[in-house]
Amino acid sequence: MRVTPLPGAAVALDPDGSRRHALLLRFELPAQSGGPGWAVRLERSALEQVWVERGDWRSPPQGFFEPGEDAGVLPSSFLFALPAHWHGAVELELHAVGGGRRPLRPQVMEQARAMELEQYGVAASATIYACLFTIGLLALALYSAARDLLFLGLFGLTLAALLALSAVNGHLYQMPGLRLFAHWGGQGAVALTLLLCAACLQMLLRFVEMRQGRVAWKRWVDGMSLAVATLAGVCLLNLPALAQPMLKFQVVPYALSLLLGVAMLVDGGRRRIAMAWPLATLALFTLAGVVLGELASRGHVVDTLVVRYGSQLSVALCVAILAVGLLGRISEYRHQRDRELLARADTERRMARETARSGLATELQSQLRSLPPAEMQTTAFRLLVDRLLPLLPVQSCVVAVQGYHGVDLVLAEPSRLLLSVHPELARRQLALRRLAAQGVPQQQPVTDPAQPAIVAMEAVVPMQIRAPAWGVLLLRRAGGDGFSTDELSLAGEFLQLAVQQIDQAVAANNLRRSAELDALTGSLNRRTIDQWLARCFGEAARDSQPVSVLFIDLDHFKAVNDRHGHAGGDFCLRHVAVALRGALEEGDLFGRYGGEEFIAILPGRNGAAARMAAENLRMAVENLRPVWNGQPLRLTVSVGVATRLPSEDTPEGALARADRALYSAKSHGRNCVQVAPAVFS
Ligand SMILES: Nc1nc2c(ncn2[C@@H]2O[C@H](COP(=O)(O)OP(=O)(O)OP(=O)(O)O)[C@@H](O)[C@H]2O)c(=O)[nH]1
Repeated sequence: MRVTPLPGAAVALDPDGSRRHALLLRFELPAQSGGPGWAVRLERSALEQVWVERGDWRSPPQGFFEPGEDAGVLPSSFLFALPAHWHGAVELELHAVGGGRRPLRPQVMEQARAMELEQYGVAASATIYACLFTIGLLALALYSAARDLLFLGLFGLTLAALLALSAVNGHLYQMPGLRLFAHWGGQGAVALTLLLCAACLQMLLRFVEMRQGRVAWKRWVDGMSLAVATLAGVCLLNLPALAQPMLKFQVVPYALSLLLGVAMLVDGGRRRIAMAWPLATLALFTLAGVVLGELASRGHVVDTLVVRYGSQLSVALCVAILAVGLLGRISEYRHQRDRELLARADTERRMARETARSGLATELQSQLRSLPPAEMQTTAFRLLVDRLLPLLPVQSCVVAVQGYHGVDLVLAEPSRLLLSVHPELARRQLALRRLAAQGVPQQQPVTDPAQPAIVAMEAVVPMQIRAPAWGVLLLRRAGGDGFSTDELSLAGEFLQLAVQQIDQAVAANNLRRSAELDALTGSLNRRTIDQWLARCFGEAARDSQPVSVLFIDLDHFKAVNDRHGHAGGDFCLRHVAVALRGALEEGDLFGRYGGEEFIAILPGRNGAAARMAAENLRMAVENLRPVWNGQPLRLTVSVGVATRLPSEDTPEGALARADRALYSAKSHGRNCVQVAPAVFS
């Protein structure tokens, strides 16, 4: 059957929307009624009201901005079902109020076909809206997860796209709450579309800026966005005088925005921004849709349904691809976060390392200072192991040192390994010595003859000490992974610190000792003896204990000097000092008081015991037969003894009495002992 729209049926309506139009439609229905139902279909455009009538019969009116309840969900056309009994030639008046850009192209078709077309429209609209809605939700979720304003921008873009497209399709006014947009009529839809253009431009700008910082297009894009947004604001003023030019020229800002967007994306694509090329292609499709829509409005025959939904679909796809492109941000965030986490872990590791290092340095300084040299190394290396192992987890750790400041030492952690370590070290001594001499940390696999695989990795960290002394730190870790360079340098650093502190402590100890000792005889010097005297007398007074002082003076020493020279005299002084020190008991103190005079302090011994000790000293010298220049020498000493009185807590009195006792011994013929009475008369 042929349906012929009569000439004049395609009419462009006045865009100001104030005029009412009446058109006469003539068409031929089948001669017999009772067949399929027929309907007049009119593509949905911004008409205030439209209806058809014939004689007494009049269809319910429909409107773009106030869709009636029978308009259905997401309608794509104005549909007027014709009465079933109509047949043959029909003349029908089409009445329309309001404006629109496109000419009206009423069609008469079977109701089933009209419904089919309607369903296509519903499906297309629903797909586009669902796509945008999903992307909007995704953008919100991404924003709440990443707190990146770009995702909030994407949400704003999807919202703008939803509003603009649903306004253009006339679905916006079906929704409660959004009906107020009807107040702006056709200009409202134009304003929303312009805002969508501005949002798109800004979003695309952020998208291409993502990798390359500020782009050359920024000034243009910002200018265009501002102009388009201003135009949208003007539309919202709803000035009747602007309605016609707005509707007529709206294509210009759309096309310019799209062209700018395409240019920006082509530039982005050349700079290898992901998704820029697909986006540019889709933007071109949308541009083509705008151009075809414009052609349709100028009366050219175009499949408006395909153009409308095609361009809307490409807008939705643009937003979707933009979202995919922006998802790249998430991986960038992850990388950035990973980098930050790594940097933080590195800083924390460095801080822990620095704290342990300075803790070790402080502990070494404070502990080694007060230790005798023999204990210094054990303490220092024990501290080193205690501080190092929390930072450097290992299966076992051994410190082996030979000849370092005259000390041989082996330390093991866990200490139960010590027994097995000793024979192993003896077996590997040569190899370890060679590794230590190379001065660089090395690691080597440890194998077990019973197993084919590597049992552990052993790091050998040498000590920087002077040959022939040598020392190594042996670290063993289960498995074949071994130690990182960082770990080896940490171990080397700690080891170096311990060695440095031991060297310093030993040097300080030597210095201290040399300040305390007499250079010629190696006995305590006068200054040190004075300090010990004060301390011993103070302690003895506090504990009510006896303490005796012995002055020992070489007899006729001037004659020795005269006969054998000063060097011979010094030789004798050294030998006498050794003999006297050897004749004293442990706990006694011995020093050179000056010239050829020595002193002994005997804590805990009173007059009788002190006399006996003095006799021992005298005999020790008497029995001494030093040989100088081939001549055996005979030396004797006189000794004066004095014991602390119960009332005394300082040594002055006892020293004076001992001195007088010595004088007495000299005057009694020398080579004898004199004990001071409590009070000399
Ligand atoms: N070689 C040497 N002689 C010293 C040293 N200090 C002191 N003398 C000497 O010791 C001698 C002490 O002589 P005197 O005080 O007269 O006493 P003496 O000859 O030992 O006689 P008596 O003490 O009365 O038995 C002096 O000749 C000093 O030069 C020293 O460090 N080395």
